[in-house]
Order: sequence, then C-alpha cells, then structure tokens
Amino acid sequence: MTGQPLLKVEGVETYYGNIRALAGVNVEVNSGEIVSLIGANGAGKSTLMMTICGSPQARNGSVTFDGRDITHMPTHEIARLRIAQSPEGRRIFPRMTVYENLQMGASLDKLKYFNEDVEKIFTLFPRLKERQSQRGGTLSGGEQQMLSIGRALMARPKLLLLDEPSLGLAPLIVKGIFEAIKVLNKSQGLTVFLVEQNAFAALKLSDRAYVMVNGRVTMSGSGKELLANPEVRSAYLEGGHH
Ligand SMILES: Nc1ncnc2c1ncn2[C@@H]1O[C@H](COP(=O)(O)OP(=O)(O)OP(=O)(O)O)[C@@H](O)[C@H]1O
Repeated sequence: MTGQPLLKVEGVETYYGNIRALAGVNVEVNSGEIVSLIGANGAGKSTLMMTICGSPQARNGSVTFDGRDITHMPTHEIARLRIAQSPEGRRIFPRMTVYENLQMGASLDKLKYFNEDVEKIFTLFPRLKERQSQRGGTLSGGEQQMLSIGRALMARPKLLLLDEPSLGLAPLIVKGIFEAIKVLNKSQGLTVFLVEQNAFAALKLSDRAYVMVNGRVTMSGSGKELLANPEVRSAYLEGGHH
C-alpha cells in the first residue's frame, strides 16, 4: 500500500433525513501524520468523524482505510480494522472505575497485551494511574478526556480519531493533552485525525489541516501555512485564547 494514504475520504455526502450535513468532502490522512479538521459549530466536523466510523454512513462518495473500502461496513467491523475514536463528549462510563473503563476499550484479541497497554497509558497520563479505582464520572473534565483517549488507545489503533478533545477544558489542561498526543505520534508513529474548534492548538499540533465550512472543505495546508493564513486568522484565530 505504499504511496496510498491510510485514510481517504472522497466526495463524501452524508445526510440526516433530507439535511445534507456533508456536501462532497475530500480528506486524506497519511500514515504517521497528525491531521486536523477545524471549523465553526455545525460545519459538519463531527459528522465526518462519525461517517468514517460508519454511523451515519455516507450516501455518496467513499471512505477507504488501509486500502479497503469501508463506506458501507458496519461500525463494529470498522472498529476491528483498528480505527479507534474518542468521541465528542468523551462518553466514558461514569459508574465504572478508570481501570474498568480501560478494560472496556481493550479488544478481545489484544487481551494478552492488557497489562502492558494499561501501564503505557498510565505512563502517558499519570493522573489516571493515581485515580484508577475512582469512578469515571467523578473525574475532572481533563481527566475524563485523558480516560477517553486512553480507552481508545487500548484497541491498539492504527488510526486514532479525536473529536474536540479540548472542549470545555482550561488552556493548561489542553496543552497537556495535546502534548500527550504529540508524544504518541512521535514515539509510536500513531496516526491521528483530530476535529477541533480550538483552531490555534490544533494547527500548532498538526502536520496538515483542513478547514470545513457548511459541510465542505474550503482550505487545506500544513498547520504552519494555515496558522499564517489571513483568512484562517480572521475567521478562527482572532479573539481566541492564545
Ligand atoms: N442527528 C442529527 N440530526 C439532524 N441534523 C443533525 C444531526 N447531527 C448533526 N446535524 C446537523 O448537521 C450539521 C453538522 O453538524 P456536526 O455536529 O457534524 O457539526 P460540527 O462541525 O461537529 O459542530 P460542533 O462542533 O457543534 O459539533 C449541523 O447543521 C447539525 O445541525
């Protein structure tokens, strides 16, 4: 598969009933990259992430992962290809402990790596180790985000999808989480596709990025290029917290 992107989204249109949320989206993520998708509220970012995971499915266009057409594959089969997601709102299990939440993320065929993988996550996020017996619902927002990412990592993903990891978190916490993502990418070569409203943090972290407006990609470039782009600056960066 050399030369092929790990993830290729081509001409994707996704509908909610009669409402077209994605109007022909093209996005590529190469192996080893951190790529982000930025855009305002309601632009369609979460819909793209969910379409990649197979629910809702694209009505037109295609999604290819690792050379396979996954456009019409059921969600559990897509997950088995090792696409893992930390969804919007984190969706941890609030009544389960941190440790149990991590157990839920481990896929059955990876159980022999369980202890090793949990230790890696505890090294990445020491706060989770300290709180491993605490219920998920009692964690702070930042810790819940760490847990959501940790749970996704338990599946040993080839592609990690992150939907708004910075949502509602203080800048310092966001910085810590984004640094952890960078460490994963650098040390393990983990490929990351990130959806963010916090354009500044996302662009700084990313190798490449796409800008989405009303269900379409309107701009793309390296993180650096987009950070310097006047249109991006006035629409997404000015008045932001940086
Ligand atoms: N379940 C749904 N039913 C109907 N319309 C929906 C549904 N989910 C999203 N939409 C609509 O699809 C469009 C794209 O929404 P989406 O959540 O993908 O945007 P977003 O860029 O992720 O925004 P946000 O950052 O607010 O989550 C919006 O117009 C939204 O109202």
